[in-house]
Amino acid sequence: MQPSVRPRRSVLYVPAANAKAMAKSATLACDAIVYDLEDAVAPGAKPGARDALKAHFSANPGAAQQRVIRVNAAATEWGAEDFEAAMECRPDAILLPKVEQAQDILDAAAALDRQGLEGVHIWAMVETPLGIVNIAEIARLGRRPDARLSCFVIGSNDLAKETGVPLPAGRSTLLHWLLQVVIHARAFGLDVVDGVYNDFRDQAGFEAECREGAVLGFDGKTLIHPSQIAFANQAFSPSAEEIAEAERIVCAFAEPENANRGVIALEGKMVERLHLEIARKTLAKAGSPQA
Ligand SMILES: CC(C)(COP(=O)(O)OP(=O)(O)OC[C@H]1O[C@@H](n2cnc3c(N)ncnc32)[C@H](O)[C@@H]1OP(=O)(O)O)[C@@H](O)C(=O)NCCC(=O)NCCSC(=O)C[C@H](O)C(=O)O
Ligand SMILES: [Mg+2]
Repeated sequence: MQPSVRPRRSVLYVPAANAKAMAKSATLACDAIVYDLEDAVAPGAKPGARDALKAHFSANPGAAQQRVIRVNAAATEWGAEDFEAAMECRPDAILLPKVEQAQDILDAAAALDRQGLEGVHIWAMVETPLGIVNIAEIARLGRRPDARLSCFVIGSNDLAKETGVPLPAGRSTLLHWLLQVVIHARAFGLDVVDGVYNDFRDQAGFEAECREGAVLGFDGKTLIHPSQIAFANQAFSPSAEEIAEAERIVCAFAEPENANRGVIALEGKMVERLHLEIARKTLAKAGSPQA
C-alpha cells in the first residue's frame, strides 16, 4: 500500500483511557492522532479504554486529523480484543506495536481483509532488536498493496529498554538503528515517524530532537503532549529559505534558454534536473501551487 500524501509532521499519542485528553484531541492542530490502547493504558483499564474509543469514533465519525489506533500485540492477552475494537472504529490506520517479522503485518492485513475493511492502513512500530534486525524483510511489504503497510514509527523507549542503552541528548546510542529504519522506509516507499521526547516540559531539548529527526530524514515526530505540536509542525515543514530557493530553481528551469538543459548554474551553484525534482517536492510539502 502506498503511503498517504497527507503530512505526518506531528503524530500525537492520546491514551484512550483519558477522557479529557480524548475530548481535547479533536481540537488540536496535529497531523495525526494515535489513540493508544497499549502502554499508556493500565491492564485494568483496557476494557474501559476500548469502550471509550468506540464511543468516541461513533460520536465523531469524521476528523480533521488522520486517526490511528495503537493496539496491544497479538500475542498478548489484550491483542485480539483490541484489534476487534479497532476494526469497529474504522480508523485510517491501525498501529501494531513491537513488530518483529513480516508475518505480524500480514496477519493483521488478513484480518482486515476478512472484515472487508478497505482503506485501513497498517502502521508498524519498530522498537525491538529483532524488529531492527528484520527491518528489510518488514519494509519490503511497502511494495505489496495486500500488506497495507504505509508507515514505520520508532519506539525509542522500548528500544532503549530492550537494548539496555541510555537515551542521551543527541541519541548517539540509537543513531545507527534509527538510520537503518529511515533508509529501509525510503527504499520501499514507506513514511517514517521519529520516536517521542519524554521530557515534555523541556521545550529546548524537544526542539533540538525535532531538528535532529528532520535532518535524519524522518517525516515527523510522535508526540505525547499538545504543547509539542506547533514546533513539530514547523520543524518538519520546509523553511522560508528552502521555499524561496525551491521557487528560484523552478523559475530558472522555466526560462526558455534552459528548456533543454540538464544542468545550469544558479547563484554560483550547479543545479541539475534532480534538484528541480527536489524543489518541486519542497513546494508540494509547503502547499505551493508552483509545485
Ligand atoms: C504526559 C502526560 C501524562 C501529562 O499529562 P498532564 O499532567 O495532564 O499534562 P497537562 O496538565 O500539561 O495537560 C494540559 C492539557 O492538555 C491535555 N493533554 C495532555 N496530554 C494530552 C495528550 N496526549 N492528548 C490530548 N490532550 C492532552 C490535558 O488533558 C490538559 O487538558 P485541559 O485541562 O483540558 O487543558 C500526558 O500528556 C499524556 O498522557 N501523554 C500521552 C502519553 C502516552 O500516550 N504514552 C504512550 C505513548 S509513548 C510510547 O509508548 C512510545 C513508544 O512506544 C516507545 O517505546 O517509545
Ligand atoms: Mg513502545
